[in-house]
Amino acid sequence: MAGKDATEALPQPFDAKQLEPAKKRKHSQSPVRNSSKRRQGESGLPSIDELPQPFDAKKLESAKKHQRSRSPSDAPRRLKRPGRGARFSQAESSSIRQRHEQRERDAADQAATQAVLEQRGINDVVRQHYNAVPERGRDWRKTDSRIKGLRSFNNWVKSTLIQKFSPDEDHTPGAHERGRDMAGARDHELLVLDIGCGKGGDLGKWQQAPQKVQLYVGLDPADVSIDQAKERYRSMTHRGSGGRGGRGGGHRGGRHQHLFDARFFVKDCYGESIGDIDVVRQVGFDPSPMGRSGFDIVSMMFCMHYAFESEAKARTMLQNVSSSLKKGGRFIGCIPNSDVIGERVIKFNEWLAKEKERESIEKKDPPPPKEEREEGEEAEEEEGEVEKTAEWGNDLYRVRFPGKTPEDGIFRPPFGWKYSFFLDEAVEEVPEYVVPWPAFRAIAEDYNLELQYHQKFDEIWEAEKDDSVLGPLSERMGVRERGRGSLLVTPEEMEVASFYLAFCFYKV
Ligand SMILES: C[S@@+](CC[C@H](N)C(=O)[O-])C[C@H]1O[C@@H](n2cnc3c(N)ncnc32)[C@H](O)[C@@H]1O
Repeated sequence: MAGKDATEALPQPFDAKQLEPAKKRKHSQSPVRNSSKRRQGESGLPSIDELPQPFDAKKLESAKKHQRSRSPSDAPRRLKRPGRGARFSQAESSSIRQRHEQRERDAADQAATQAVLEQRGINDVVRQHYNAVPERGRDWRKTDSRIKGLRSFNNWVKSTLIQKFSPDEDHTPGAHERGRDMAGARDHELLVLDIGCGKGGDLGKWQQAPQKVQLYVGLDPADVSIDQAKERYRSMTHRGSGGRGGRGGGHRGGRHQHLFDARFFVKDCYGESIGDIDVVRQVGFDPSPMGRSGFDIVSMMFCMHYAFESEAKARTMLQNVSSSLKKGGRFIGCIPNSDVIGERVIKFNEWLAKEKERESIEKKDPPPPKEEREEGEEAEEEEGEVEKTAEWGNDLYRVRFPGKTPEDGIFRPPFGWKYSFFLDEAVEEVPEYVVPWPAFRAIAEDYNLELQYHQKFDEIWEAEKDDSVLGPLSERMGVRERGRGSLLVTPEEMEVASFYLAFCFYKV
């Protein structure tokens, strides 16, 4: 059920026929690849039997055998110990046996689950984490959250990306309201693919995009999040306009009353092709650089860093992005800034080198006997025995590397640099991966994605805060007080925000 397209019955269905001209063009250009993967179905995570490579069916089979070997028929033998059975009535014995069997079945189930989880690894850790993050509602996020300033700021940055880069180059502001542009042609409506859409937190932002959205497709491996996204979309359809009532015009292009069609699917977009999702294929999924059909926008907000676990995943992710985009389409997103991480790592390694130097001097010149030492000295010596690794943060966030980090802050090879990231209220110690920016940019070029925009979050604020549209938007979104008042983001929150950068690539 989690992956089932439950929005099918909703109004204004996306009509693939509307894309007919694009599809016709596409026919001459190898429209569908990966047809062998279609078997898996588009509606959700693969079933256990369908799992791809990393899953080891043998391990599950042995777990199942383990379960079978402890079948109910084996259990009674153990209860026939002389003397003991005699103390229980037949009913009691049967109840004990049933409890015993149940415990064994539970243990076997647990073993089987564990075997599957080990095989599926990081995907599941991330998926389970996001599934477990509670949806506390908009009021809580706006008033009670300890990081409400950060939430507002991050949302404003995402809106800024959408406002700046989602419209076509030849889009005429306000054309969607008139239905035609200056030349009298019907205004093109956007097709948006949101990879790692989570709980659908950006649906409202897309509703306020300067150019009208026709279709929004949201993909995420976290089934609970996808259900919540569907629910959020459903509640937008009930509100009618899809806006939040109080949202005034004033964004580039004015206010929309029409709500786009939306589809949601449970999908791992880094481990497998998304070309088996019908609607993705209908819009256009073409790995060739000549592909003219496809989405106008692929958005990946705060989620791409999970793909940098391995080169294979990063390339699958980029292949999915590039194949989904039409020529001239935009790929927008937010990721942790590898420059920030690199600088912190350099500082840490410098500190560590000094510590080691100090320790080696102390070894040559041994410290005074224990009884002559101060309390702190002893504790320091004990701590020194544990291998120290790079770690930093403040009251709200913490980044921790489990192992060695490069002394020069340059992550080579550019994949698999795992760290854990803790953010108050939002993410608890989730494993993430460094996205070394120069490497990412270079690999993106292999997929015909050309860099257009790359800016740190704090710089985005400086550059856009006085913009005639984005400035007032920041006030409505609670980033700053009304009337160009003071910033409502605390310095600690700004430090967390400065961990990120935003980007836009064009498919060429
Ligand atoms: C920090 S959340 C961001 C959610 C949303 N984009 C937003 O900005 O609110 C990261 C999201 O990445 C998703 N994610 C992790 N691995 C993924 C994968 N292999 N494919 C697609 N999405 C993934 C997670 O499930 C999670 O919803």
